[in-house]
Amino acid sequence: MANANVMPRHLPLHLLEELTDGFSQDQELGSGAYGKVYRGVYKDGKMIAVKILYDTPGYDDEQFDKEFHNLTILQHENIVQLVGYCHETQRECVQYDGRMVLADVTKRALCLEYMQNGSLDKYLSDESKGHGWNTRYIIIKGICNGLKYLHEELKPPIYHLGLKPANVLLDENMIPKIADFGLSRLFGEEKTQITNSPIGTLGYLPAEYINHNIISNKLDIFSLGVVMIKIIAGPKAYSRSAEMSSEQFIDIVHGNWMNRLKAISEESYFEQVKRCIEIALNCVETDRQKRPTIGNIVNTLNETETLEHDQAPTKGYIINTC
Ligand SMILES: Nc1ncnc2c1ncn2[C@@H]1O[C@H](COP(=O)(O)OP(=O)(O)OP(=O)(O)O)[C@@H](O)[C@H]1O
Repeated sequence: MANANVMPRHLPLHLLEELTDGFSQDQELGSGAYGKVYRGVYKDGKMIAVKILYDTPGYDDEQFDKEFHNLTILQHENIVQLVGYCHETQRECVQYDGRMVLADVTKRALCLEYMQNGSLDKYLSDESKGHGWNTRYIIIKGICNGLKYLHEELKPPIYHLGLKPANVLLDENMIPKIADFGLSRLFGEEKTQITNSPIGTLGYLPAEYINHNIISNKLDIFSLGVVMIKIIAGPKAYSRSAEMSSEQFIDIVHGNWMNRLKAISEESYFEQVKRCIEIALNCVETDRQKRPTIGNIVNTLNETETLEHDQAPTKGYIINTC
């Protein structure tokens, strides 16, 4: 369910310290380029994720404000929700040039809804093992719906620019939410831009960015394609796909899924699997004009759901988590 207009609250540092047991190692959930993430637990058992941003030169207040602002306007069931923030400056005794001095230290934190199952990168596996097709499809569809909201439902749109499995979080029902908007940008009229500031993670970035620093909505679509390929066929699948023709890749991956689905009498998903592999490969086309828009992708996915119902009307659409 979408979190309708939840305004993030200011949470004082002393409260965040209390919730995270003094930012203890036991409560650490992970760390990224911009900060460390801790589990915060309220007395009633309710949990939040507290991302303490590093005090990095260059990560100034303007950037904090931008990320904060971008996060506050986002309200969608497939986008991680900002529930609170902290921005406090205090005098602390720090070492400087071999001496102890008093300095102003600013603590900045973004507090997010807690995502029980952590990030998607932990769950990637090839066709033969791990989560079944239904769960993988639910994850793909959720990411696509989240991206459609960012690109086509927001005015002006937001481009994420850092989409990868580590930035997709999963709730207790494996529903995905896109996270980490530190690199994201609001795009006005000019929807394609040349940038000088580095973005993204190699392996998820298209050639037009690597060679010419071009950013557009099609950068996110490329990253989405890589993420989809990895969801469907495992963490090494994108490099596998680059070593063969699209037809060969589709044949192999689809063939493996058909074997797995046949064994559990779920032949009705054959076509949906094939269409998802095709979409993913379209997204990673070198020529960005050939990549679909997120609106096209969601429409195609919706069609595959009708297909599946037509083929197996009595089966329904069951979400399993195996
Ligand atoms: N809301 C959340 N709920 C639960 N776990 C979270 C949440 N946010 C982040 N995490 C955990 O903390 C880890 C670090 O997150 P973070 O967003 O700081 O970095 P990243 O996305 O892994 O890397 P980078 O910022 O460099 O792209 C995640 O991989 C995830 O395991």
